[in-house]
Amino acid sequence: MSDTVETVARTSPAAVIVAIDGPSGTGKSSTSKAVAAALGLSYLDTGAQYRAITWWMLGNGVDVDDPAAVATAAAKPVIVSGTDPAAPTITVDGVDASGPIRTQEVTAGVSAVSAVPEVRTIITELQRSIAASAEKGIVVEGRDIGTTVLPDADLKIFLTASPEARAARRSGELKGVDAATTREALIKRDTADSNRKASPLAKAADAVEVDTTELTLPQVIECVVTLVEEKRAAK
Ligand SMILES: Nc1ncnc2c1ncn2[C@@H]1O[C@H](COP(=O)(O)OP(=O)(O)OP(=O)(O)O)[C@@H](O)[C@H]1O
Ligand SMILES: Nc1ccn([C@@H]2O[C@H](COP(=O)(O)O)[C@@H](O)[C@H]2O)c(=O)n1
Repeated sequence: MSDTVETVARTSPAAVIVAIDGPSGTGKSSTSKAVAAALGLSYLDTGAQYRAITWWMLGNGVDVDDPAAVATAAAKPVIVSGTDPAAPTITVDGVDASGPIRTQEVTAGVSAVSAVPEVRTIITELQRSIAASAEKGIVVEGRDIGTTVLPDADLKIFLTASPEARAARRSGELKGVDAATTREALIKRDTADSNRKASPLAKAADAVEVDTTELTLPQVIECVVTLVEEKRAAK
């Protein structure tokens, strides 16, 4: 029996598992949190976990561009994710990392760290155990949730949006950074995430693709809530 089959078998039969993947800035976090809150589900931000391990590497003198050094250190930090969609948390060795993991330094280093197979093995196992313990079900967002982490998820969504729309959204958050610079940084990270060998950013064959370019956030949330409710009704 595979890890994934065991994971699903341990989850209550009524629990619904939702995988939301897509490139940077497509609205995965905003949508996943709101959908989980609306439906009483847990929420897991897997990007925050890769950011957390990257933050630990940077703070502990590990060269994030040296895959062998990253692999050797990968099991050292203890990462804990809180899954309440109203107040998601992330700690590293018991320290709140929610602020530091959003710095430009971490954003610039995270694709290199997340490409290391030893890192992915540890984080994937953590993600599966969190999903298995979510009694009512969970919305898990990332890059490889539908393809690798939870291939038996009840519903898989792949969010997309044009690079221009994504850059405009991110520039609204990053005061003082122009849209062109933001667009280039997004494309660079997506290219690295899509082209790595280990579990790249990809749409699962059975995922529903939602192009959010022309949709407001409430419209995307409504669309995904409807899809989850349909799956729940059919369970
Ligand atoms: N449909 C939308 N219309 C307008 N703004 C949106 C939409 N969806 C998300 N946003 C905004 O875009 C920004 C990025 O959204 P969010 O963080 O949810 O994306 P993400 O896919 O999780 O990004 P990343 O992978 O980089 O973490 C946020 O400021 C969010 O409020
Ligand atoms: N399932 C995942 C999720 C994320 N990553 C890597 O983490 C980076 C940060 O993700 P954000 O969602 O916080 O922007 C992302 O660029 C990937 O390198 C991943 O590999 N797999």
